[in-house]
Amino acid sequence: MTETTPPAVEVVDLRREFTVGRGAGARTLTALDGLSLTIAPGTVHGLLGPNGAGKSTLCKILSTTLLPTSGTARVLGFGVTDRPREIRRRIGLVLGGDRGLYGRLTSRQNLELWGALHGLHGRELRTRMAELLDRVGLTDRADERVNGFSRGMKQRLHLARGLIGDAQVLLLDEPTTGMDPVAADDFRDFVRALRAEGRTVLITTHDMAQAEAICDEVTLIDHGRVLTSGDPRDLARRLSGGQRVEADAVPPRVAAEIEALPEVNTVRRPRGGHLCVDTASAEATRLVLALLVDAGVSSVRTGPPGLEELYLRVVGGRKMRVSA
Ligand SMILES: Nc1ncnc2c1ncn2[C@@H]1O[C@H](COP(=O)(O)OP(=O)(O)OP(=O)(O)O)[C@@H](O)[C@H]1O
Repeated sequence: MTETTPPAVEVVDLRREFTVGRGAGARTLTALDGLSLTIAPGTVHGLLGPNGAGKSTLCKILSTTLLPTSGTARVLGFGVTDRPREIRRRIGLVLGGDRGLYGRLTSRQNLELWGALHGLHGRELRTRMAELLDRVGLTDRADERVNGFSRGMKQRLHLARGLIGDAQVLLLDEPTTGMDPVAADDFRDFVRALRAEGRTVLITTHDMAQAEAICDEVTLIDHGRVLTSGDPRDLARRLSGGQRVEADAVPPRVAAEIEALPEVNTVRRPRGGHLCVDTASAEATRLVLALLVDAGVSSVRTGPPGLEELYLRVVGGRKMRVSA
């Protein structure tokens, strides 16, 4: 980043309050409580946190659809309150679920509409749409109504929509909701390609494995405040007392015994006899290794713990989804 290049996103002491209830029962709910965050251009940044942490509220403020109560938020150097038009022209917003698509229109018509809003028309718009439909694998379904699409297909269309204006900054709010594992894998490649093109991506997700795979940096938030921020692998190494243990050809009985050990928090058995566990302490790692060695398992690797382990340690026992 040169001195003249502003951060892609710069948030300082951001607060957002909502008034809930009416009359005498009204109370103030603080969704963002003095949050600060800087995202360098051309990076993929993961925003992680439990339900109600404030992730969507931040995305809404950055996309200029919601005003902050106080504090500053800038996107590519433009303030959300004083230069919203400049921001809208340069960002793409991708929401999870059904929000923001017109079900009675086809994929092509939805993109046409959004393209027109970004000032695209004629051949330029047609070329851009064809490129994007191909990129998200919807060329064959381009003339079908979106109402009949599966959730994963709608998500792909959302991604195309977010990119129609050639956005420099993409705000992806739970973009893989409803995607099958293959589509989620494609999505990772998609995000990496966006970064290779020099775009900045802010992604909110509950999927720790995905965040670990694609993010250059992650920020964990809760109650509208930053808990910790940094490279996902470094953070996990720094903040967890445990390790990741991976092994092949583990008999199911041994895997079950490991799963039942104390301080073994996340266990994944993705295929065959492959096992991947994150421990919370050196003692737990020792017990896992002892069980594997006793069972004659010879292919064992240890490394820094994963993001799931870090998340559990920092956010605590609050509910989250952990992907398989
Ligand atoms: N329009 C609103 N009116 C009242 N309260 C709101 C509004 N929008 C958000 N909130 C509250 O602000 C807090 C943060 O919500 P937000 O949607 O930003 O969380 P989140 O981290 O995106 O959660 P999730 O993971 O469930 O999507 C919650 O307590 C929520 O109830």
